[in-house]
Order: sequence, then structure tokens, then C-alpha cells
Amino acid sequence: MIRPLHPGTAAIVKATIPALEAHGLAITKTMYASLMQDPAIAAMFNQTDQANGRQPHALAAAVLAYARHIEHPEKLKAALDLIVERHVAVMVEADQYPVVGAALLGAIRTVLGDAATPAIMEAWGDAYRFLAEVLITREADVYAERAALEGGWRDWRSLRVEKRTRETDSVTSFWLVPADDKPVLMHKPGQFLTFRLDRDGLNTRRSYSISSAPDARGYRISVKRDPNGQVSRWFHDQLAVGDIVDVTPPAGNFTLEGKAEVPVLLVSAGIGITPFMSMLLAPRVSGNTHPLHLVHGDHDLGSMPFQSELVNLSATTSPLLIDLFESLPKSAASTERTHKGRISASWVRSRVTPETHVYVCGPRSFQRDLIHGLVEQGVNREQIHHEFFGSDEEVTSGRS
Ligand SMILES: NC(=O)C1=CN([C@@H]2O[C@H](COP(=O)(O)OP(=O)(O)OC[C@H]3O[C@@H](n4cnc5c(N)ncnc54)[C@H](OP(=O)(O)O)[C@@H]3O)[C@@H](O)[C@H]2O)C=CC1
Repeated sequence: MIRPLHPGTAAIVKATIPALEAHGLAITKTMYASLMQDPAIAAMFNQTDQANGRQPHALAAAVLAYARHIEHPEKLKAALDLIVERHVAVMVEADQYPVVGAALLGAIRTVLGDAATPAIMEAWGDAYRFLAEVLITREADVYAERAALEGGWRDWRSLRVEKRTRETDSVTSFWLVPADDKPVLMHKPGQFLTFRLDRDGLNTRRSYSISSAPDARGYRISVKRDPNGQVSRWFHDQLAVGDIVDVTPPAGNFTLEGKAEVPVLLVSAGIGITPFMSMLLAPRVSGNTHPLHLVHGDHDLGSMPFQSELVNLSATTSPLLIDLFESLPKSAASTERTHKGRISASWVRSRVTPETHVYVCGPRSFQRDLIHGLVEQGVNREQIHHEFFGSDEEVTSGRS
């Protein structure tokens, strides 16, 4: 049950807004430094986003927004929806909230010093308790809903690597089937799986978009090898056919659902094509009728995965258009639908009608440039959907 805020909490929390504006980042950095001492908690966070400061920035902004809108929680709905989505993706549990709360309050006390009076500490304790109860309740509902669906599950489920497929020199697909041979939850195209990786020196959770059509037999994910990436190298070098991995049920809201018949423009760069492969393959299964247009950019045709699948799709799926861009072409030859250079916002803009929904996935700078360019050129922000693992604040805010 969610207990309301104590009378007086909101006024005191609002009075701390100037202190949060001045010291919010110091507070969240101190908080994360303390949390990361616990390996089980550290595993929940993307360590790259910790190291480059994105996560502390994002949390400082969230804490400030909470203080500003504490009397009008409806204004926080979109932010809370995103937090719930992120939390269920990495399987945050109710018993982790007190640990995080203690770290946040400890950091407020450390950074504000004597200014953190007992009344302020009590008010922030109450504000955190209230927010935690809201999130725990909503997350419990999502966990229960997913477990109740056909093929769904509540905790981690063991999947077996049935097959590995080499897509390009740097991309390999992994076909995963349930170790218990029972059906799995059919994903919505665009969703991802999160893996619990706690072996071979790894202690992390990592999400990968599902690149196959919805199928109760299992899932395909496709991983690009990053020479500096510990996890992608582990998938490529260690994960063999027959091995078992633990995953969450499919999660994420980067889906086409609810917008049938609406023209859809899928714009990807690099391995960002993976969720779109699932969307493109799905019509065969679900009778999806969106007019689809894929615009994909990569270094050259040789580094583009799934080309034979795309050729098959364009021959068998109607209506489907595919435009490919090569930023570092190896040959001067081009066709009506293969282009030289990077995908530009103005090229995409000229294909967007007032009805089109644009889905964007790829490197962070690509998403940021494209989304800003489209909005600058008059595309309604509501028509644009994007997906990025990790904190995506700067994709939408313009911070680089
Ligand atoms: N569901 C999700 O959230 C997923 C997210 N991803 C993310 O997608 C990213 C893909 O990275 P990767 O495959 O290594 O990409 P690459 O670095 O290989 O780049 C792929 C292509 O994107 C082009 N590009 C890069 N920046 C821009 C830009 N600002 N504007 C236009 N074109 C640009 C590159 O051009 P050039 O050669 O000129 O640099 C290249 O042609 C990863 O960071 C991954 O995390 C991937 C899969 C799923």
C-alpha cells in the first residue's frame, strides 16, 4: 500500500530546490560512489554511464524534477514510466530500494553538511519512501503481468544457445531457446532481453534488442563485437552452442503497437538495425499492415548485417522500401536505393509526411543529430521514437 507524504514534507523538500540546483550533481556522484561498493548493486548499472558521468547527471536532474513537482506528481508521469521500464529491464527488486535510499540520504548529509538539518533529512526520507512505494507497486504489477502471460516468467529464465550465425566480420547472431523446452513469451518487435552475466570475471546486466520475428520457440539477438567492450567480446569469444544464459522476459516500449496502418520510417545506423529486423520480420507472423520504409546506414555494404534477409523481405513483403547508405564506400557503384555518405536529417525529412512515425536506433550521436535535425525541420516530436541503451538524456536534450 502506498502511504501518502507526511504533511509538511512537500514544503520542506521544495525549500531545498536551491541547494539541489547548486549541489545536486555532487550529491548523486557521492551516492553512486557509495552504492558501487556493493557488487550486486553495481551490476545493475551501466559502468560506462557511471564513468562518463551520464548516470549521476540524469539522476541529479530527476531528483530536482521530483522536488519541483512533488505537489503535482502527474507532471512526473512520463519520467516515472521510463524509470519503471528501466528498472524492470534489469530486474530491480523491492529490497534494493532501502539500500539506495540510505545511500541518497547519506550523500545529502555528506554534501550539504550542517545545512542538512534534521527536518530536511526527515522530509527527504519521507519523500524517498513515498517515491519508492510508488515504484515498487508499479514494478510489482509489471512483473506479475509478464509472468501471467502465455510463456511468461517472473525471475530469470535459463535459455540455451541453439545456434550461432556469423552475419558479418563483426556481428554474430545467437539463437536462444528455453532450457526447459517450454514455450517462451512472444516478444513485441522492438523489445529487448536483459542478460545476467556473472561469470568469467563479468558482473553485469546487459540488454540486447531481439532481432527475430515473434516466436514462442525462442529469440535471436545479434551482437556487434566492440574491440574495447568486455561484454560483446565475451559473447563472441566465450558463448558457445549448448551454453546457458539467464535472461529477463522481453521488455521495452520501442514498438509499433497501436499504430496500425500508419506509415513507418525505420532509420538505423550500424548495429542499431537489430530491433528493426524484428519489426520487418514480424508482418509475416502477425499480418502487420504498416507501410514500411527502412533507411539504414553503415560504413559499407560489407559491414551491413542481414543483407540476404533484407533481399528476401523486399521480395516478399509489400509495401516495403529499403534505402541503404554507405559512409565509407568501397566501390563507386550505386543504385537508385544505395547511396553514398551518411544519412542526413534533410534526406529523411523529405520522406516524412504528417502521418509518418519515425523510429530511430543507432549510435548516440546519430540519434541526437537526426532527432534534432528532424525537429528543427518541422517534424513533430510526437512522431519520433528512439531507443538507446544506457541513459539517453543527451539524445533528447542535445548535450554531447
Ligand atoms: N535497442 C538499442 O538501444 C540498440 C542500440 N544500439 C546502439 O547502436 C550503436 C551502433 O553502433 P555501431 O554499429 O558501432 O555504429 P558505427 O560506429 O559502426 O556507425 C554506423 C554508421 O553510423 C554512421 N554515423 C555515426 N554517427 C552518425 C551521425 N551523427 N550521423 C549520421 N551517421 C552517423 C557511421 O558513419 P561514419 O562512418 O561516417 O562514422 C556509420 O555509417 C551502439 O552504440 C549501440 O549501443 C544497437 C542496437 C540496439
